[in-house]
Amino acid sequence: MLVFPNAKINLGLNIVEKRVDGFHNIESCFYPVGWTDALEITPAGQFTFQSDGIAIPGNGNDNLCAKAYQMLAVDYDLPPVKIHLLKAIPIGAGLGGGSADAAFTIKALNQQFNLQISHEKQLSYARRLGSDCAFFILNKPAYCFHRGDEFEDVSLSLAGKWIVMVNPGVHISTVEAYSGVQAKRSGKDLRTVLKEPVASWRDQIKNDFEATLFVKYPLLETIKNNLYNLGAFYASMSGSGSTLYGIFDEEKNLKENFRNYKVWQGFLD
Ligand SMILES: C[C@](O)(CO)[C@H](O)COP(=O)(O)OP(=O)(O)OC[C@H]1O[C@@H](n2ccc(N)nc2=O)[C@H](O)[C@@H]1O
Ligand SMILES: Nc1ncnc2c1ncn2[C@@H]1O[C@H](COP(=O)(O)OP(=O)(O)OP(=O)(O)O)[C@@H](O)[C@H]1O
Repeated sequence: MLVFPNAKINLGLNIVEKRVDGFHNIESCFYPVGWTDALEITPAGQFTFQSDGIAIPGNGNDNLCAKAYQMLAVDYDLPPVKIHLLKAIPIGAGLGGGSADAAFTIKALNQQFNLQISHEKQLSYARRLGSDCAFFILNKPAYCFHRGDEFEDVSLSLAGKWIVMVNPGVHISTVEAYSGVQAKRSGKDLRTVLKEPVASWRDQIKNDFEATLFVKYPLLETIKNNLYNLGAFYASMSGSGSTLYGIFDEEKNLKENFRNYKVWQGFLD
């Protein structure tokens, strides 16, 4: 079975409080985007994991795809498979690429081997692999809270809007990013602001990681400002960085403007 795990962006990200387990409660809106990896799962004589494309730190057994398979193999009678991942979503980029791979492995194994795992149970398996992972089980725009692994439907649609995503190749670890911020509840509820005209988002929807990471990596702020100067109605860093995105009313080819970086652009669904 061949599937295409996609990235996400965060529209707003408020780090609300530090929890006793060391994680943070957050509030954000996750939105799926069309930057994808390719993941193929085929029955085989023994379990193997192989990846091509962007090099992934760690060995094959550390890969979230392998972890997802091993986790399900404890509870279900799974045959051995060969997993082949073509990695295209930048890593350490705030796009949740590894989490998407893990969630799509769960979904693909469930479908391919007719495991009949309910959505609720798939969500709870995904949560065991990472906070971002659960989002990709349902993979639709959602307001998220707690560790970023609980969801509420949002009526928001950006379908037909054009997004330009710029990854400058700075690798930011999630742990590093969280360790630099002071948690604080934001004033206005993100769900309310998202319902307001998009022109007001620029002043009201913030990513709490930006303040510290823009000081540490000034290039990130420069790219965000460029996206606004090029006509974005909203621009932000995604997740814990380092990818910046701009959302535009109309299609706009900005590959040349950011020719030194990885760029993905396309329409939102
Ligand atoms: C920044 C976001 O991408 C926003 O969507 C996520 O919060 C990160 O989620 P993730 O990459 O799936 O992170 P995990 O693999 O669960 O956790 C990695 C590390 O990030 C920190 N972490 C993560 C999520 C969270 N809500 N609070 C945290 O403090 C913890 O130090 C944790 O050990
Ligand atoms: N399939 C995979 N793809 C990418 N990284 C993986 C994968 N499996 C395990 N990892 C590990 O997870 C780490 C972070 O991966 P990922 O790309 O999801 O982070 P990210 O871009 O910071 O996303 P986010 O912070 O939004 O979750 C990598 O440094 C890598 O060691």
